[in-house]
Amino acid sequence: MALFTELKSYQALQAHFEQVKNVHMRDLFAQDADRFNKFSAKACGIELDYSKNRITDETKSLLLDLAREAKVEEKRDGMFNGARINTSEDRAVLHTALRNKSDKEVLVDGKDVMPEVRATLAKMKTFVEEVHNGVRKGYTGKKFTDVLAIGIGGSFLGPKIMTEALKPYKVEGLNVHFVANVDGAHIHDVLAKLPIETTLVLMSSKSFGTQETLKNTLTTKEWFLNNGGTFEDIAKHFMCVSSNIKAATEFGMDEDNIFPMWDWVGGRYSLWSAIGLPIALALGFDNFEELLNGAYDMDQHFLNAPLEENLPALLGVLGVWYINFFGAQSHVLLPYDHYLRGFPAYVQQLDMESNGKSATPTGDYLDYATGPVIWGGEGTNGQHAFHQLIHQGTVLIPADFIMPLHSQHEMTNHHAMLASNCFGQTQALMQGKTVEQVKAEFAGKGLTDAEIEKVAPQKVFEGNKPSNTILMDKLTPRALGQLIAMYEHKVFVQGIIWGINSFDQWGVELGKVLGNDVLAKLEDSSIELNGDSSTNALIERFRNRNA
Ligand SMILES: O=P(O)(O)OC[C@H]1O[C@H](O)[C@H](O)[C@@H](O)[C@@H]1O
Repeated sequence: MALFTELKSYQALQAHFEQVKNVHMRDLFAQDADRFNKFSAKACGIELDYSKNRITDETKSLLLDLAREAKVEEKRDGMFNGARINTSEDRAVLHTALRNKSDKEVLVDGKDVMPEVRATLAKMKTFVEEVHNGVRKGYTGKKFTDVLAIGIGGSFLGPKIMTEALKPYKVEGLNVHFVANVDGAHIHDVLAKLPIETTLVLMSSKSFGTQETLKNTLTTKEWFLNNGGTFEDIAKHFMCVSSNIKAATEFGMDEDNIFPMWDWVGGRYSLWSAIGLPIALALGFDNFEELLNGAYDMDQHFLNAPLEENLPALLGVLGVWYINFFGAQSHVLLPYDHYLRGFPAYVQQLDMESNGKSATPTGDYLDYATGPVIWGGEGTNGQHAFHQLIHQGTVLIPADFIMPLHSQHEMTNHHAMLASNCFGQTQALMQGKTVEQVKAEFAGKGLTDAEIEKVAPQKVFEGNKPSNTILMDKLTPRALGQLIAMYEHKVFVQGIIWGINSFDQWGVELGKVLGNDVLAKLEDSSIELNGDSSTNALIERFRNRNA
């Protein structure tokens, strides 16, 4: 397989880049009154304005050639149809089957996975309703008031961040709490405020082997047993979601209390599976279904829209343009919506765990950049903090501004103010401020020419900083489903162009293995320290911390 940089379209893009790299977007807008219409697209309920990017018609067409030459469309179809595209783990990648609302079968090794998917959704629905209407009760016969969701990585970020994002849809009377970190401070603080008799514990671990999750669950079990619960009561209070049913039952989980998932669902793509139970418990099953419906809308768009209007494809190739041609190393996500404040952290795992790769599935090392550092934060707060670097720093940081047109609350004028900041920032980043404009501002202020010369460059904004603006009518469960799926598919498009496997995560796995090795040495000082001098010394410090 040809590496990305060996593709014909890559070479054409490189030549084109040399011609357009210094073109200013101010001029592109001035030359073409139709630029917004030309470079915006709408699908499902999402509108993408990508006109504030450093592109011309030719750039767009060459970037889409690149996507076509890399076979994005064929590989997209392969993913949806159950091809084993996660080659290092020999797995299909089928998070899209979890929200498949059609009656089409989805085959893995000739077997349709849809009956199991539907059966699990039905089990989830019954469970959620039974918790909500009090059919399921705690060991003293009281209705559940709290859910403690324990999990980490993909078994935490999606459920937590989406529950937070959809707070206005929360059902009354049930509070969902999340614990991920193995730092005892977190579980300690959360358990301290939970009522034992009415707390349901939901452990989520695809592998059922993640240290943090197992430890937090054991601590919760101890808390339960030490404060009035008995072994017989555990089945009423402890549930889990896992693809490793054997390990879950060995751990003591009642088989009826295990919600299955499958090896063809990656952790960071799993909120659509039973891993999404905390969302369904917090918001009601109908809202969870709406989230799935939204993702299905975007799946259909991704599958059927021509690349020219295909939101994930457009976002994907624009990212490649900045990373591989302009040398951008990060990408900032700026949700102008308080409830979406966690979204950058969600996409951070999705993107960086998927595309942080340095070799192809056929064994070639890459000599080009892959996934960017994803970061960000809630607008407008960032404007008073880190936006400075985006405006005037020397590194290029492409940005996604995300903005619902309607707020969740009717607070006079707040929303117009929020929107004005969002749109105003994209404009400022694009236009910048020229030295002439800065000098004109000094006129009549009594400064000498020498003083002006010295200060002016510090007040100049080069502008020409790219951004996408992603609008939706309102942050409903359906719109959120569309938004998440759009980013999932963007990451997919980029992974295909770079020729990498976006669905394994061996780097993170290494951390898990080394963590367990060091833990054994911390807990047993008779184990010989055979590592490097730094790690040995750190372990010694910990072993002797009471000396
Ligand atoms: O769900 P689990 O098996 O406990 O895994 C939780 C997390 O563990 C790892 O760190 C993986 O890299 C993540 O993708 C995964 O979501």
